[in-house]
Amino acid sequence: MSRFKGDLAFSKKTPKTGVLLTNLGTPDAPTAPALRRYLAEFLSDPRVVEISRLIWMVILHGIILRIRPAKSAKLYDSIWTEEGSPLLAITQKQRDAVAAQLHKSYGDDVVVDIAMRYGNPSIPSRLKAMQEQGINNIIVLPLYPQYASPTTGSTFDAIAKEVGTWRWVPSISFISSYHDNPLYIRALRKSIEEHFAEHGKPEKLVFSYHGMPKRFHNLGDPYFDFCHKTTEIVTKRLGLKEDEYILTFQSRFGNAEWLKPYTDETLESLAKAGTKHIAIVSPAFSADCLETLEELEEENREIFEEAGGESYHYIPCLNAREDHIDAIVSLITPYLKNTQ
Ligand SMILES: C=CC1=C(C)c2cc3[nH]c(cc4nc(cc5[nH]c(cc1n2)c(C)c5CCC(=O)O)C(CCC(=O)O)=C4C)c(C)c3C=C
Ligand SMILES: [Fe+2]
Ligand SMILES: [Fe+2]
Repeated sequence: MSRFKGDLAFSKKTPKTGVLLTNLGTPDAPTAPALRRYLAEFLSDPRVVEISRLIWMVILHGIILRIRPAKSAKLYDSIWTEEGSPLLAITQKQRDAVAAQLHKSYGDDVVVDIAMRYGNPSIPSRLKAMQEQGINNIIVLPLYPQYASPTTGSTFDAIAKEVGTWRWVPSISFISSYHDNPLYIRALRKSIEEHFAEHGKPEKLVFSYHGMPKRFHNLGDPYFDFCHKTTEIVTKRLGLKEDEYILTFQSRFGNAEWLKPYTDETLESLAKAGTKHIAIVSPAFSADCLETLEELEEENREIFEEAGGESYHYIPCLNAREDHIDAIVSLITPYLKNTQ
């Protein structure tokens, strides 16, 4: 028995390229037991929570996993659809649309699949499925436009851990960040312009990015700078003046300081200062999920309206929009040059 797994039939299979689109993950059901499993895996990742392992495991298993699963299950239940978790259902639609475009040029030589960093379909299971199909060239695109160690960095760890057990390690290309990719920026700009055309230009456009502990930024994580870069390019293309938009960070977790300004506090102070009409967009998410459909659409709307705001519009994520699929395909295409 060897620690490295091999496949004697592998070299006889037709060489193929595999595209693996990944996202964060989601529970299998909006129930407390499913949330406990999902959060246990997610919050045990040292890239996500960077404090002493021993202390954190006591807090996680002794307090958080006893309280948070039931609370989070209720929130997930409020956004769950007939197709299941929105994040997974949208990622499946993105996979189908990307596959349809790539199959036009490459036929069956390219296989497009999805995997989640936590929960299902898992990264090891989808990589093994690629190995069984004889895929010898893998392109991994984590669907986070702005690189962050807890998201994209952690995806790389999971890929490396799985292929680290393979005897024949294939060619692997890993796309680290696309915060300034022209087609991603174009899709974002167009989605905002379409929204303005339908609902009018707001007094303030809020760019709300998922938050991260400030300490990660101080230790060299580029996420904060990448969020600012995306906002700078998009607002320039939209022709917005500095007082017409604001960048904020949402989804705080725990008591430590996170990147600022916080979305909820900003919305409250904007409304209290007399801003009546805002639109909010969340460019760090490539698919609508709990953090947008519940936190932005519901919780933050309530905060703004209770503080005196009158018109609150959430601009959906790029999801399976055609221009977003074009952006994803353009990111993958340079790595397909070895596909025969
Ligand atoms: C504990 C720290 C967390 C860090 C750091 C973090 C970073 C981060 N996350 C995303 C994208 C998503 N996060 C989502 C949910 C979510 N995130 C955290 C915590 C951290 N995220 C928790 C505990 C949860 C679970 C929800 C809850 O229980 O409240 C999701 C949504 C998943 C879904 O199923 O809909 C996404 C997507 C990014 C981009 C990011 C970057 C720094
Ligand atoms: Fe998160
Ligand atoms: Fe949240």
